[in-house]
Amino acid sequence: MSQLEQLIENSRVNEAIAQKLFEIETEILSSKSSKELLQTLLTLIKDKFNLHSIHLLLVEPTPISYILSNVAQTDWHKANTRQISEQRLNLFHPDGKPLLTNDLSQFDCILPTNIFAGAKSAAFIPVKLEGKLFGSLLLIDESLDRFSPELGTFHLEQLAIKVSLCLSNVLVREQLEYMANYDRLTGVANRRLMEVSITEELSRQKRYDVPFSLLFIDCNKFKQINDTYGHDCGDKVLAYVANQLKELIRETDRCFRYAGDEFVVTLASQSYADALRAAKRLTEFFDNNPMPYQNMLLPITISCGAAQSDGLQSMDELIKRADEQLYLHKNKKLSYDTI
Ligand SMILES: Nc1nc2c(ncn2[C@@H]2O[C@H](COP(=O)(O)OP(=O)(O)OP(=O)(O)O)[C@@H](O)[C@H]2O)c(=O)[nH]1
Repeated sequence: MSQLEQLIENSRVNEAIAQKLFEIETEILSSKSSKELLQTLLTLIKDKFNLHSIHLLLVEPTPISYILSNVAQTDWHKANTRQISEQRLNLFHPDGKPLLTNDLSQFDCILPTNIFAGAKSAAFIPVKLEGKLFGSLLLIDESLDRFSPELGTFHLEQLAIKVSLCLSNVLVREQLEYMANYDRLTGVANRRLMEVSITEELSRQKRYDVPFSLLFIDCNKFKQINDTYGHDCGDKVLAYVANQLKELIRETDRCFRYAGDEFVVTLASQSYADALRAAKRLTEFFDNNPMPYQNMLLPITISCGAAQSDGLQSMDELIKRADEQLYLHKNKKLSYDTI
């Protein structure tokens, strides 16, 4: 091949790569979450460039640490993401640039060896957020030449920049969405999300003729806790109550912070009798489990009111009924068996 022919061939190859990267970028731009973005990105890169395998190495903690937590992990994320220390990640990208290698044995002590099973070369592409390295996209191939260290990394650098930018955008959107729907102090959903959720439950009830109930919950003598132990302690109590409530309810139930020391728990497909049983279980839990605080065990008690929707009342009426029952319970000390 003449020099000119070689140049034309190189430019053709480069154009084909650029076209594929453009297609990937266009696809990931429409991702609605960071989870979806990463899954789309890795699947597209692997398929379009016909790679042996692809992984995402992430340092802990990162703004997308939840991807590594068991709760949020889908099977796909379990198979394709790996946790790595910041120190080790920096070994791959000391200058913040992609790393190409066909000497995979050097990573035996750093990465799980099965990651490279059947592979001969690999490319590590740095992924940054607000300029800080937090992960590496690991592209793996069966051919020794595919990611040979002598090759240029222009396209991979472009990819790294675009992935970092797209991820930053989607994370900002996710954070705003989180702030609009979740309570910062307790981590449970806020009143705004509660209204959306109850509206959905009420229309589900109408459509499928299933029961729907809710609990209105208030911490007893909470002002006294603030006054005696301080506001910080009060904040801890609210977080404790919210976390315990979340743990104690069923998977299909949801807990919301309504206001101050008040919470609402929605009980999907549950009758009034079920709601009373839940109220009893929740109050008894707090009666029997004081909150560890400094060197003490702080007694925390709650009161609950229950209401079942009759399919006609509005959300506000339903909450009001549960709130009225709560005060009945709180003031007259009625047990849930006698209401
Ligand atoms: N620490 C803390 N206190 C809060 C927060 N939001 C509201 N509060 C306080 O919660 C207290 C609620 O007081 P009350 O409504 O009188 O409730 P209570 O003392 O539990 O009284 P009973 O319900 O009758 O037992 C008020 O003093 C609020 O200032 C918060 O985010 N953190």
